[in-house]
Amino acid sequence: MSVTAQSVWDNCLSFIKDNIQPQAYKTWFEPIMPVKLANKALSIQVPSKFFYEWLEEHYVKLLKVALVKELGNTARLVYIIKMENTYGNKKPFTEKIPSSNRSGLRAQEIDVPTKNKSPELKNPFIIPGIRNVKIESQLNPNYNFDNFLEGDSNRLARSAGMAVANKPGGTSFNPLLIFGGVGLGKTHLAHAIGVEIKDKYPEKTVLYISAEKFTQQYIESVKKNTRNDFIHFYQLIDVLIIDDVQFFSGKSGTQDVFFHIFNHLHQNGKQVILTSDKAPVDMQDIEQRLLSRFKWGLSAELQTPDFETRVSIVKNKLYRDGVEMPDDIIEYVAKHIKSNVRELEGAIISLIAQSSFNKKEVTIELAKQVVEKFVKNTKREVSIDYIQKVVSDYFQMDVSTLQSKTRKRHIVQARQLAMFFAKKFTKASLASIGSQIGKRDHATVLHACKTVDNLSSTDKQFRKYVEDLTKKLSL
Ligand SMILES: Nc1ncnc2c1ncn2[C@@H]1O[C@H](COP(=O)(O)OP(=O)(O)OP(=O)(O)O)[C@@H](O)[C@H]1O
Repeated sequence: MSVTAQSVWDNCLSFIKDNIQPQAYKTWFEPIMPVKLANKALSIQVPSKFFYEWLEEHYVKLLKVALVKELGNTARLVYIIKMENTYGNKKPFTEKIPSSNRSGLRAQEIDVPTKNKSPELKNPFIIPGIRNVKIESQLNPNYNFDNFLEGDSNRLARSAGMAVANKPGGTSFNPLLIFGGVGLGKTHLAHAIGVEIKDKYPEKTVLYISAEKFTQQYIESVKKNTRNDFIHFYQLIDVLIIDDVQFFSGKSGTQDVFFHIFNHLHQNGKQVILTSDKAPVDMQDIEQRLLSRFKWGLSAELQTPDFETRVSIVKNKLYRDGVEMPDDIIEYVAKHIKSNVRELEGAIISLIAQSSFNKKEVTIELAKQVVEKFVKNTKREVSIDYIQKVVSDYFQMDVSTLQSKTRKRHIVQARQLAMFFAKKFTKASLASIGSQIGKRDHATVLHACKTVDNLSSTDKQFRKYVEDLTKKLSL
């Protein structure tokens, strides 16, 4: 029997089918058509660029295994994208893209717009004294200034970022602290600054790292007795970008080591860029000396984008994905999803996905369904401050009373409820919850959570408190 694109693909499909969920198979693999087989290169047609990116992001390993099984180690995969979501008079058109090299399914050396995941930081510690070490910047080139759209909500932060990128360490924005709510582009902007610096000054050592990873590395270095190497490594960097510094809250060892690194970099004219989900004045459990340094440069806020900016963000995303969509639909989505750009993008992706798979045209009806589901499924992120406020209001007391040391029963209960909900609705550690709610330790929080659990099953009135507060906090 001769080997054809169809026969190779059919065999791949039966292997893939056995290895993923039926729904995922239906959604992502049934719509694919094998088109051509030439020199161990299988061309498959996918319905949109988004579809291709999704396959590359989530299924490329599986595709590789399946294809290598069929065609051997030199197997290659080429995507042919058939743009079906075109509107107006435009005819559908196709575009050929080879699978990324990431998969090992090598095709021609063409620049493929793959979503680069930062590779793991390889052995971050080096021996002090050896300077010409190559440090992987961990930057994501997909987050750049070109696709970080400007609006009133981000003008200050974006311009300051540009200024820093033009002259790292040479402006008064040092450190540059970018702060703002969830999903408003802090990480994107921080990467964009780093990417721009790397473009302009390739010889500069730039490092992007999340505060969480920095903390893990630090803990590891203490365990391995390599704290000095850790410090030396960070002192070699020209542009240090630390994402989500609020994570340092309550971690005095990490704060201390960061303080020393910061001072060294700052004194030597190196640039520090930080992001945080809150302004320095609202940061809890960060040492005063560090907070005061955060304020040395510029703290620039990212606010929620206005309607026009949301529309531009969506249009830009669609343009980059090679998808067209009528303006009224874009405006509908931008009007209803306001507070978080990630959610806005999520809704658009979901809309493109729905229309690709079900071969449906994107209509207002479909947009309504997606937005509705999306908004419903998105749990509002609540902060510990907000929980304390809601609980205090409910029991008609001040937050300071709730946090006080008093042992009066109704105040203790309110405090325990606040701790219980902080555990339930936030990702904060027990220690961090304790320190934010009346400076207690983690054991007190654990005890509070157990007490609330016990009382809810034995005390009817108490159960009512829990139910009422759950409703209020889930609204
Ligand atoms: N002005 C903008 N232009 C284009 N895309 C944006 C803009 N702002 C945010 N985004 C996009 O929104 C998504 C969320 O942004 P990002 O991850 O940077 O937010 P964040 O503030 O770091 O969120 P978190 O608080 O969860 O860490 C990203 O895909 C980003 O590209």
